Amino acid sequence: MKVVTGQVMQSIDKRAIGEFGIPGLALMERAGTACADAISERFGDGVGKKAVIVAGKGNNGGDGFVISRILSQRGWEAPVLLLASPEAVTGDAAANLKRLDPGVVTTLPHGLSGQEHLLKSASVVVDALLGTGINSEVGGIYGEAIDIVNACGVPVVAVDLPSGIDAGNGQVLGRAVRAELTVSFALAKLGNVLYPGAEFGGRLAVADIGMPQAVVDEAPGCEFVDEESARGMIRKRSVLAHKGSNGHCLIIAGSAGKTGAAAMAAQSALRSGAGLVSLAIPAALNPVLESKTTEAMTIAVGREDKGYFLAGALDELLSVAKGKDAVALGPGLGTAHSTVYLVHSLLALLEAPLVIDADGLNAVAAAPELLLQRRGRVTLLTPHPGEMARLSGLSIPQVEADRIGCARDFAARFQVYLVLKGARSIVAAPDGGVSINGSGNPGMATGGMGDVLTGVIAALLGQGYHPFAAARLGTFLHGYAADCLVEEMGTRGMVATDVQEALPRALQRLMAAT
Ligand SMILES: NC(=O)C1=CN([C@@H]2O[C@H](COP(=O)(O)OP(=O)(O)OC[C@H]3O[C@@H](n4cnc5c(N)ncnc54)[C@H](O)[C@@H]3O)[C@@H](O)[C@H]2O)[C@H](O)CC1
Ligand SMILES: [K+]
Repeated sequence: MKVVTGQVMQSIDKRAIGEFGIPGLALMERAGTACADAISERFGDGVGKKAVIVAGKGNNGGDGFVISRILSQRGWEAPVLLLASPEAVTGDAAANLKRLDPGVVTTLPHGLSGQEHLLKSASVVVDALLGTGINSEVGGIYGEAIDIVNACGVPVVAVDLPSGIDAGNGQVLGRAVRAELTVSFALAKLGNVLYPGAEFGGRLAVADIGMPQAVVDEAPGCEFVDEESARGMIRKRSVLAHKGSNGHCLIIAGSAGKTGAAAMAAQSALRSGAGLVSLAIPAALNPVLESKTTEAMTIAVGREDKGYFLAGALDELLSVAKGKDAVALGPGLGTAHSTVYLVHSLLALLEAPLVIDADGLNAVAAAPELLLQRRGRVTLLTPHPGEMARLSGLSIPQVEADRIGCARDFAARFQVYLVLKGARSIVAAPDGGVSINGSGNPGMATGGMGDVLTGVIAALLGQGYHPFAAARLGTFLHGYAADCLVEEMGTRGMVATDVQEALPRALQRLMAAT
């Protein structure tokens, strides 16, 4: 599913009207009709049904007037509370206001206060205050109206976006309406899918309002990876597949106290379809990992008296990396100086597609310019916001305030693929392509989940997936496996090995879903 900013949506609107001659009124009619249909479907039609429409002076309010007219035709009582004087309403919205029976509209230029009883008596409140035209923090009578709507205790359906959400980034501009359902038009906006906006909006429906396909296709936007798009990325396996054709991954991981990270990355690669997995670990940890893993082959590297990798392990690691289809570097490596030095050397010399995570990223953060030495070879980083902050020199709040921009800039500057983890992980490609991941849940906020993701992505790279597909499908599958688990165990107490073991079933379910 494609997702755009509010500004891009407004330029789509302009092109549809200006170049394709579609009247704005027709678009507004379809938008309002789509909302009315969604309301009818959710709440049913008929006598005794009441929708209170809280409308602003812009076109979002205009959609609200259409909703009132259509629901009235279906037997609803559909009063409009207009938070502006009628003279302030212009254009298509004014034309639709005129089509309403004057008795339906209450003009409230001084605010919604005093209307609480009417809201409480409704089956549904329709939020048509602000949409993509929001341009500042919400205060004054609109702010007060949002508080009153949120306090009324009645289900809310938001028109296009919950009022108060920035269409471009999902941030709350002061305060925002909490809706059960949002009906967005033509394309979803970033504010509909990025948190916190996605949570404020509830369930999302995107209505076709007849925008010309060419205009929609040509508009710049991001991809939102949902079940359908993830399924489209899965490649068929040949019936002739054998372990050699499904990719041999090398995982370079582990230090004393962090053997679990190494084991999970290796096992998750196997659970994601890798043909073979070799796990290179500091020699002292070999007995532990020999018993922790079964299918993965451990390679004890370096001296047996150290529980971490030394810089001197370089040649041995390069020799085991020869011929591997993908390498993962980082889970549980630790931050010893000698290990950091080793990571820096490996960056320049490893040939295979390389996934870097965790302590591997912390080592890269000390000298990110070394990434440029990988010239032309595939590099894929999977930072969480803290690691992204260290890599980019920004603070965590700066990263969180512009997750897309941050991921996109770093990927382009250092010519890497990058997964910025968190609720709605962002996947960025070196050519500027950006995807937003649609799977995952708060149960994943626990140690080791990143090690699992590293294994999944390494396995997909090893199977020959394009790096952008490996990052997008791997991130989706990881979150999707956790989503499948939520149904049986909830979000508290789910651990990384649960997700690791759920991967094959999740892939199976994804392929079967229609
Ligand atoms: N995208 C489509 O295909 C269609 C969208 N439609 C609807 O139109 C709105 C966008 O309408 P627009 O008039 O541009 O903006 P808004 O209605 O969101 O509001 C703008 C209005 O509000 C003022 N304003 C902005 N910020 C604030 C604030 N913080 N506090 C108070 N007032 C504010 C601003 O000055 C404007 O006057 C889109 O979301 C859809 O719902 C069409 O129906 C056609 C199809
Ligand atoms: K709205």
